Order: sequence, then structure tokens, then C-alpha cells
Amino acid sequence: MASATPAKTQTKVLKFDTEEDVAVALAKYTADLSEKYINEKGSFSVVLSGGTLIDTLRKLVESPYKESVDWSKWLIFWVDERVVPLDHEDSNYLLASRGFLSKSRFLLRNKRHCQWLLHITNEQVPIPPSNVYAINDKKSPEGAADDYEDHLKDLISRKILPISNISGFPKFDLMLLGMGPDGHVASLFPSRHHRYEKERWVTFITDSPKPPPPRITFTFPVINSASEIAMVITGADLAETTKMALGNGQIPGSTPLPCTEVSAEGELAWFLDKDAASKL
Ligand SMILES: O=C1O[C@H](COP(=O)(O)O)[C@@H](O)[C@H](O)[C@H]1O
Repeated sequence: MASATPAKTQTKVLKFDTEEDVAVALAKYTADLSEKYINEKGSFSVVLSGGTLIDTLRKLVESPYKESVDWSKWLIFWVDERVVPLDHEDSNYLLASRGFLSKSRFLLRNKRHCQWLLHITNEQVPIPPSNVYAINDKKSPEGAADDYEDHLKDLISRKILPISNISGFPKFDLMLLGMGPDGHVASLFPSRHHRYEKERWVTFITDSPKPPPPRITFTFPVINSASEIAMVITGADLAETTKMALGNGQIPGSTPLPCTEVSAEGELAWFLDKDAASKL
């Protein structure tokens, strides 16, 4: 059962007993927003992360949402991507393709919960391939970041994506974010200067502290222009960072962690299981 605690304006913190409960609630939340935005504007732009988020999204591609969501109106982007071939095991695109975009038979290791999960459906979520915006994996990290940003500019010029009236940066309907134990979100790491980028939409890094080193990532001005953001956090190893992120554990005088800098133009919702919320 969930309990909702208001943390700060337009932020809600949803706590659930188990990771399974988080997955169930996240599916309903995403499906409800899909319906709302498709009714309002005819499409739904969704920005995915890599990592454990993709596994936590598993209920969205099961009944009833598999049938009820209008997948043809979805546009899929990545908040960050590892600059590796799209069929490389480190690719966030490949992770999402296996776990979400294409539900074929595969084994998925859920690292955080130390179990193997078997997915055995053969169906594909019918998102038109032309609406799935993967990176150009033939480029350098800098080239891939430029390419992705140019792609966004093209979508804006064709009015497929809007610009935020508030920030002047692209405005996505929903970003689904994870967080690392070091407090990174997307590929914005505490110790790397690109987390402070204020002009670019997409930037790059060649020395990520978490492998693989070459990555591209949306910048905070783009992330924080989203209408809705879900921070999806499960597992006891994130309890301390979750405490810091929600404002109860920042060490005075220390540099704020990237996860504390996430905000949304609409609503920021934290989905926490009992373990992640255990130090709040
Ligand atoms: O490297 C990455 O890490 C974060 C967090 O991943 P998790 O496995 O700890 O959930 C992820 O959100 C990001 O997209 C990914 O590239």
C-alpha cells in the first residue's frame, strides 16, 4: 500500500512496501500520463534511463496496459546513453529494446534484488520504429552528443517536440529517471564538471566514473524542463542517497549531489520501495 508525503512544492514522495508494488504503481502512473498527454496534444514523449528502471517498467508492457496504451503515439528518447554500438551489452538502447520496447524471450538480471527474472512473451510493444530516437552509434562521444542535439532541434522545428516557455529548452512530457548510489542521475556524475552545463541540450563525457567511460547525456536545463519526472528508486543501497536527495541528509557545506538538482516544470514524483525509503 502506498503512502504519499508532500516533500516540497510539486514534489510527491510515494513509498511502497516492495519493488513489485513500485512496478505496479509506475505502470499505472505512466499509462495514466500517456492517456492524459495523448488526449491533450496527440502524442506522448517519454525519456528513458538505463539501469534498473527498465526492469521496474515491466508491468507497463503487460495486461491491461499492453492493450490499453496507445503506443502508436509514443515518442521514445534516452536521457543518457553509453557511446557503444546499439547491440552492445552496455547500450541503454539495447537494454530498453530487450526489456521494454521488444518483449522477446530473454533473461534479465536484476542486480539490485539479486534474482534472475525470466520474461517469455514474444510480443512487441507497437511503437513505430521511426518514433524511437536512439543515438548515432557510429560517432565519437562529442559527435554523438551533437547529433542527438541536432535531432532534437529538427523535431522542434517540425513541431514534433515543443520548447518550454519557461526555460527555452526542449520540453518532454515524462522523464523516467534512476539514480546511482553516488547520487548521479542520467550520466551527470557528482565529480564531473559537465553536470553544471547550462547552455547545451546534450553533452558528453569520456571518463565516466561508472563504466563504460564514453557517454552522452541530457543536461540539467533539459531534464528540469520536463512536464513530469518520475525518480524510480529501489533497494537498500540507495537509502542513504535517497535521504540526501530528499533534503534530510545533505552534509552542510558539501557540494549538492546531482540527484538533489532534479526538478520538473509540472510534477516530480519519487517512487520508493521500503528499502530505499528506510532512512527517511
Ligand atoms: O549508468 C547509469 O546509471 C543510472 C542508474 O542506474 P542503476 O542501475 O543504478 O539504476 C541510470 O539511471 C543511467 O541511465 C545509466 O546510464
